[in-house]
Amino acid sequence: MDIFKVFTIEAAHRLPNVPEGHKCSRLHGHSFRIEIHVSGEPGPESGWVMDFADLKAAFRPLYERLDHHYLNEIEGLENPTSERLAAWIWERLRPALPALSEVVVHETCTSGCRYRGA
Ligand SMILES: Nc1nc2c(c(=O)[nH]1)N=C([C@H](O)[C@H](O)COP(=O)(O)OP(=O)(O)OP(=O)(O)O)CN2
Ligand SMILES: [Zn+2]
Repeated sequence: MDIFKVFTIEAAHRLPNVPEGHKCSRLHGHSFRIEIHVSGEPGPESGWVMDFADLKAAFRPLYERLDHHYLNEIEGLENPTSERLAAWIWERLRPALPALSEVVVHETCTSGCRYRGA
């Protein structure tokens, strides 16, 4: 079974490696919608895979590093595409959350990245 929690991160970025004149080379911001998914079987007594509150607590340190920040200034996010952000979150969250199964980054309402690890 797969459970998930959704977080919204307000952040600015620009893409430094796009061709000259590309709109995303300019500084702009998004309300990034981040889904953190965890897989497992519900416990026979608890009835849940894990407490959503524990999932929220595990993501909290990364949320604090990302929310209301300029992503390009964060180590490892110098080129903060949706793809890089999803992998960045995965690599840092997996040690604290071994059952992590998927990170989804919605950059806009219509664009994003789904990452299930390398
Ligand atoms: N593969 C990727 N392509 C693009 C990324 C990315 O992270 N990965 N990022 C951008 C920009 O940051 C941009 O903010 C989002 O692009 P886009 O979906 O084109 O934004 P729009 O809101 O203008 O999209 P429309 O649905 O066409 O209005 C660009 N590409
Ligand atoms: Zn953007």
